[in-house]
Amino acid sequence: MDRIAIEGGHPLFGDIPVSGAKNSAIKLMAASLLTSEPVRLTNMPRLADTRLLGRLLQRFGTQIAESDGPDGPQTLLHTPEITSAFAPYDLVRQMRASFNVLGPLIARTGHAKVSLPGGCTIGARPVDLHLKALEALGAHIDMHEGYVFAQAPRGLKGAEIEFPFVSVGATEHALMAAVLAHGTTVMKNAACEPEIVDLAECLNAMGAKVSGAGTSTLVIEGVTSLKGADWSVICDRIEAGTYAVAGAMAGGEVRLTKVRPELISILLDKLVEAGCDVERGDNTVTIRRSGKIRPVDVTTDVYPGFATDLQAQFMALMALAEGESVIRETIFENRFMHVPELGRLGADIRVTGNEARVHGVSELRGAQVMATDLRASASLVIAGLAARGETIVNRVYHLDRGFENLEGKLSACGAVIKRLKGDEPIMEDE
Ligand SMILES: CC(=O)N[C@H]1[C@@H](OP(=O)(O)OP(=O)(O)OC[C@H]2O[C@@H](n3ccc(=O)[nH]c3=O)[C@H](O)[C@@H]2O)O[C@H](CO)[C@@H](O)[C@@H]1O
Ligand SMILES: C=C(OP(=O)(O)O)C(=O)O
Repeated sequence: MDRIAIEGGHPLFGDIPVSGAKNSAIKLMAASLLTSEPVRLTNMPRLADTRLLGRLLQRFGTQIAESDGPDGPQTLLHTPEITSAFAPYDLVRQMRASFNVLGPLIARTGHAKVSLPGGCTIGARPVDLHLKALEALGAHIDMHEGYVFAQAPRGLKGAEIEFPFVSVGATEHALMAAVLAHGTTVMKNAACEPEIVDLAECLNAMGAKVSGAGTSTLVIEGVTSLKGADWSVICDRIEAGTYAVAGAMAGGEVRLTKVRPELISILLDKLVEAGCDVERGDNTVTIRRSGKIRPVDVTTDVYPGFATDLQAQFMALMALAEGESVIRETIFENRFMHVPELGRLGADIRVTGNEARVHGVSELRGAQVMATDLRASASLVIAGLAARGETIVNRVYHLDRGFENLEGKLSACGAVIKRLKGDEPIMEDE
């Protein structure tokens, strides 16, 4: 299993180009199942998750061609016919969003058998809202032996769906199913994340009739078929935010390019409170820090609140603040797994329920740590950049799910970071 070695203490100076968003790309790939025509996705991130979803789509009959286009990496997805509507456990367990193929498969073929999903173990993460929404749209759902069996032989029909609380995945899932339903669907208490707007706009480019994306009420007028489209994946606000925090933590001056600053506005405000200079351009953000880090409290929330996917990274920064900060996690019930690992680097963090009290320390010291999930892994890399000595992050396959060329992007800014392949031994002094 690969590891990442970081020699801390080098400030970052340079540009970091932000890739297309993992959390949008994988939903857009699933949406390509809704048409028999080709869908070309540009600004595609090349990640373990997009590769894995590609393998799953190939099982359904999707032809996939990756290439480098004028705007960078692109993927052409073409499913002339769904040859199988079966998503096996072995593929779906590795990534939660792969469950979102269920809706498009039923919408296109009237039936599907999809394994219950896996993904980052940051909470129980049931799929009850997904299934209730699909049932409201007329799908008949049965579950046995870890599989969801769905049937809608006469097609899905528009419905009113009111979510009891906000779910990104369930909103996207119901949206993908409703675009080909007979009649109108109104979705209330829908998620407003930018990735949902990206999905809705791509579906509209394919001929769907979706309005209200980016607000809590979505209205979808079903159409009988969708066509192909060219779509550029929205920038990855979580990757952007992660490098913004890395710049703040390591010090120096980092300029993010190919980014939409308004998508990480709350994070940038928090970085200013923490003592950074932040300059927002049209498609760039520059983060500078030379002084002390000030403690800042953060509570995660649905968009446009502070993203749960940036909580671990921000906590790493607060570990070096001058004073105490309180970080509350309100979206997932088990998203503090980075705390003991940050502790190995010398961080002083106490967790009670969904609240972490971070007592800033004057320095972190390099150590071996274990990546436990995707964003937790990023927090350990960020902490390693500022720690004295060498930090080794084990189990980096988590990072590879969501960060394209992480070592390359950070090295280009002066970080001393490298990947240790497989079981390459680490020479430890006694
Ligand atoms: C691939 C992807 O886009 N992942 C993102 C997506 O995950 P995901 O779509 O899984 O997150 P949700 O918004 O659905 O989850 C929010 C909360 O609702 C709960 N829940 C969700 C669905 C359901 O049927 N029942 C239920 O109880 C979850 O356990 C969680 O506590 O949004 C999260 C919240 O912004 C992000 O952290 C993830 O990075
Ligand atoms: C939690 C995440 O991913 P997933 O929903 O795929 O587990 C994430 O992107 O931070």
